[in-house]
Amino acid sequence: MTILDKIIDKKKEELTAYKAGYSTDHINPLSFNIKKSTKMNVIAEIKRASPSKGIINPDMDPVKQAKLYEENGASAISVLTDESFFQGSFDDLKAVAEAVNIPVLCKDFMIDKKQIDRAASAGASIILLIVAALTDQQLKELNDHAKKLNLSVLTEVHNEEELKRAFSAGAEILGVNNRNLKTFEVDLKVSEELGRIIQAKGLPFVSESGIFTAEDARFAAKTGASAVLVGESLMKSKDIGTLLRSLQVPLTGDFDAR
Ligand SMILES: O=P(O)(O)OC[C@@H](O)[C@@H](O)c1c[nH]c2ccccc12
Repeated sequence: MTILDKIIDKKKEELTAYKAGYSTDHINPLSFNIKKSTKMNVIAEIKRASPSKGIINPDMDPVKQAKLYEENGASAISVLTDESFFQGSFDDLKAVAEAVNIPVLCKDFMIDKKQIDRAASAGASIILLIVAALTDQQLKELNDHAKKLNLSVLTEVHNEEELKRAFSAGAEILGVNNRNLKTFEVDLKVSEELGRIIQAKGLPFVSESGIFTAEDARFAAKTGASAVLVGESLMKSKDIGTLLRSLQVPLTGDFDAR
């Protein structure tokens, strides 16, 4: 059993405790646009712990961290909401979404529409759908549901087969996870390989995981990524502002095609 299987099993269990509906009547998501930019968009993540790295930064204050991210040019903020494996929460998401004026991504393992409603009602503008964790039917259903709520969807893939499934489900913004969620191995070349195929379709993508330095961001820029999703290095940094600004490297090329 892989860690991803374990996380999904736990999600199923947690879902049985979800109450009736989360109200999505008055949600008004901020628009998430990584298309037109001359510099690398950084989606800065709030993550206390992870199965691959263990404890990363248990004492951080999510609101303080989020404001620092916003002040230093983050394009969006990703908040881990999974409790069992990442020590996150929907309270974190809500507090962050109330404190900043940039889009917030609910980073969780979505397998049911109810989770998307909960993310929306907590103030998320973007949700993540992990292709490796979903059937084709789930992927399509959850994608359509998020669109109905005006949420942006970041569709995460790690290999070519998953990418094809993402295209079939109507994905518009791809996230290429450089980390294999089954083995935890990280390799930025995954973005290079899949980036080629995604760009040929004229779609934008986010290079996710394993970005620590400006040099890594420049590598991501070369692969065609218009954004990087950065967690650990920002969570552990002693000078978050300087690191975050240094990751916003110039993007060259045909921006409209991204
Ligand atoms: O901490 P890193 O290596 O900078 O990675 C951030 C982000 O990509 C990672 O947290 C992530 C990407 N996809 C996920 C899916 C679930 C949980 C976490 C993730």
